[in-house]
Amino acid sequence: MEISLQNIGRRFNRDWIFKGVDYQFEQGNSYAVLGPNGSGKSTLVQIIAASLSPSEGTITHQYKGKKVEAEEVFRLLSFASPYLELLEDFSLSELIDFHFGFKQFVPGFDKHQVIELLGFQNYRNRLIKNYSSGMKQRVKLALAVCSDAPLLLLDEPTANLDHQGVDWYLSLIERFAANRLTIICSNQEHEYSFCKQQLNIVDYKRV
Ligand SMILES: Nc1ncnc2c1ncn2[C@@H]1O[C@H](COP(=O)(O)OP(=O)(O)OP(=O)(O)O)[C@@H](O)[C@H]1O
Repeated sequence: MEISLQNIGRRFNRDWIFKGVDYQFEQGNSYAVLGPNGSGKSTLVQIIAASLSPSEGTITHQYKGKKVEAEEVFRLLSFASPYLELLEDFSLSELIDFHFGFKQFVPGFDKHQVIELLGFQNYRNRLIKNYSSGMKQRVKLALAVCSDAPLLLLDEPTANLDHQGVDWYLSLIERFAANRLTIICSNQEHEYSFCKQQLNIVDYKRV
C-alpha cells in the first residue's frame, strides 16, 4: 500500500489545524505521526484512513499499483485507537467471531490463536464490558494486528497499558508489522522509537 499526501491542509471552521503536508507513505515501512496534545495527529490519521476529507490538497491511496477509491480504503485498513469502542456486550469469543466476519485472519491464525496471543484463555467468555481498560486495549491491538490488511494504523497504541503491556505491544509490532505500511500516532517515545520515518505535525502549523 502506498499513500501520497500532496499539499494537504485541514481546518475546522476558521482554524487551520495543519497546512502544506507533502508526504509519501510506503509499504514495508513504519512511520510515526508526532505532535503534542491537540496538534492534529488524530485528524491527520483520519485523513490517511479516508474517513475525513482534507480541506485542501490531494490524498491518493494505491495498492498493488492500482488506485484505491476513498470509500474502499477501509477494506485495506486495520485500525486501533482509544476512542474506537469495542462491542462491550459481547464476550471475547463472540467479539472475535464478529470482527472476523468482516476481516480475514492473518495467514496461519484462527480464533484460538488470537486468544492465546492475548493470554486470555481464562477470560474468553467474560463480557468485554467487564474487562479492565488495559485488557480492552490489548484486545483492540490483537484484533488490529491479526487482521489481514496491508495498512496498520495505531493511534496511541499503549494507552492504558502497563510496562508488561508495552513490551507485549512491541513484540506484536516485531511479529506483525514487517510487510505492512504501519503508521503510529503518538506523543510517547516508547510507542514509536522503532519507526525510522517520523512526521511531526508541528512542522505544518501555519497560521
Ligand atoms: N470535529 C471537530 N470540530 C472542531 N474542532 C475539531 C474537531 N476535531 C478535532 N478538532 C480540533 O482539532 C485540533 C486537533 O485535534 P486532534 O484530535 O487531531 O489532535 P491530537 O494531536 O490527536 O490530540 P491528542 O494527542 O490530544 O489526542 C484540536 O484543537 C481539536 O479540538
